[in-house]
Amino acid sequence: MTKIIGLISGTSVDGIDAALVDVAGGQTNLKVELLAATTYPYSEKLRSQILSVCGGASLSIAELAELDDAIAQEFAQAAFTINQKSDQKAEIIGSHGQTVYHRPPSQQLGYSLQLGRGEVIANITGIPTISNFRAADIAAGGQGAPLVPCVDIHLLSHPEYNRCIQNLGGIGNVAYIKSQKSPYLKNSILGWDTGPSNTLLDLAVQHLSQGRKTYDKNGEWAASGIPCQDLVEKWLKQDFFQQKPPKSTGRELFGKDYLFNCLADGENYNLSAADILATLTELTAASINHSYRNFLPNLPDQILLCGGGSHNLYLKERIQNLLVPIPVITTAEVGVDVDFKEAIAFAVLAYWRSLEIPSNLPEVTGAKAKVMLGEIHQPII
Ligand SMILES: Nc1ncnc2c1ncn2[C@@H]1O[C@H](COP(=O)(O)OP(=O)(O)OP(=O)(O)O)[C@@H](O)[C@H]1O
Ligand SMILES: CC(=O)N[C@H]1[C@@H]2OC[C@@H](O2)[C@@H](O)[C@@H]1O[C@H](C)C(=O)O
Repeated sequence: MTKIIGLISGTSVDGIDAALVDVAGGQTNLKVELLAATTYPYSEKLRSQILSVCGGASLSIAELAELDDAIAQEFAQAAFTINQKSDQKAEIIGSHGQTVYHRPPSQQLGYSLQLGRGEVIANITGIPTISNFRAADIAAGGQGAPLVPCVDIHLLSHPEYNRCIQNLGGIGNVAYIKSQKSPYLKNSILGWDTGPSNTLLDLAVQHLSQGRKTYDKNGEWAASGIPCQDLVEKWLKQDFFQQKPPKSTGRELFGKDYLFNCLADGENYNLSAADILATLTELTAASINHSYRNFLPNLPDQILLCGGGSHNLYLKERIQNLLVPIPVITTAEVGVDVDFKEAIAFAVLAYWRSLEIPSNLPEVTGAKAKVMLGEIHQPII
């Protein structure tokens, strides 16, 4: 058993998810036990700095260095605090860091920047830290994302059912996992980013409530509106949704500018605030439905939701409605925490890196080769 801390702050930029896990086995008999998990919210100041950088604000190199240090210190504090929850000290930290920029590959290689240097986390905590997980896949020509499907296959494959694991984070992504009974075929696992999930909803709620609300709790506001199907159809024609996998995206595409275009479209249809939220929620559900129907070899037998959006009951209902009769449940219902699956995954990725096991999935990211993910930083004792 190796005790590992997994850390990530995702595209919602709501705070650092930390998971303390025991990991054992190799790639065939992986065992993961969650010992403790907590979210450490960012201070309002740091969060708004990160969001403005994600939104394209310019920074001097000196300001970038300060932001990187501030994020690394928060990550180290999160690791230090969760480490207190166990008698034995964690042996490794796997830290995703905070994505502030993601450019998928096109004619050139991709580029993805996660702040929160692993070197700093290692030195503050005294624990070897593995970070910068996306760089090697990108250098091999891959998207560098999503990376979690390679862990999903170990945590969530089923003896009989083909499953889709649908993350509803700031951005949505899917992992399609064939049942354990299927022979090892090329299409055993697929995965890609499906589009926006909570980024647009959160931005819209903040805008429409004039800053009084940060998100639509349980989707109640959206549920009181009526989705405008004409707009959903129009938006789905956009390149990202039509593009075949491998594909990845981020706040660079589905951020404030995108939202303001949606709001302008909504005005042309005289949509109320509730109707706009219902329409944006429908875009998330419809983009998932469109992705499954167009890019999967077959529809799955089960859909398992995870990420913060899995708490949004209206979104869940809309996904179910579009994909009926496939049962839509959550990963929690099969024993994997919806809010900490990504943090758990970065602990597992760090474990594999420590064993020098390549862990990217070229069939998901489009990389030319299997590569080891992450850079190891030893603390100076
Ligand atoms: N009860 C709830 N009702 C509706 N939405 C919720 C609820 N709880 C959380 N959320 C949504 O989930 C978001 C956070 O999701 P999550 O933590 O999965 O994002 P993330 O990890 O930052 O994203 P990503 O997977 O893209 O990196 C919140 O910003 C909010 O929009
Ligand atoms: C560049 C980046 O941080 N991408 C995130 C983001 O959030 C969800 C989706 O877009 C996914 O591709 C990825 O995160 C998860 C952890 C992944 O790599 O699987």
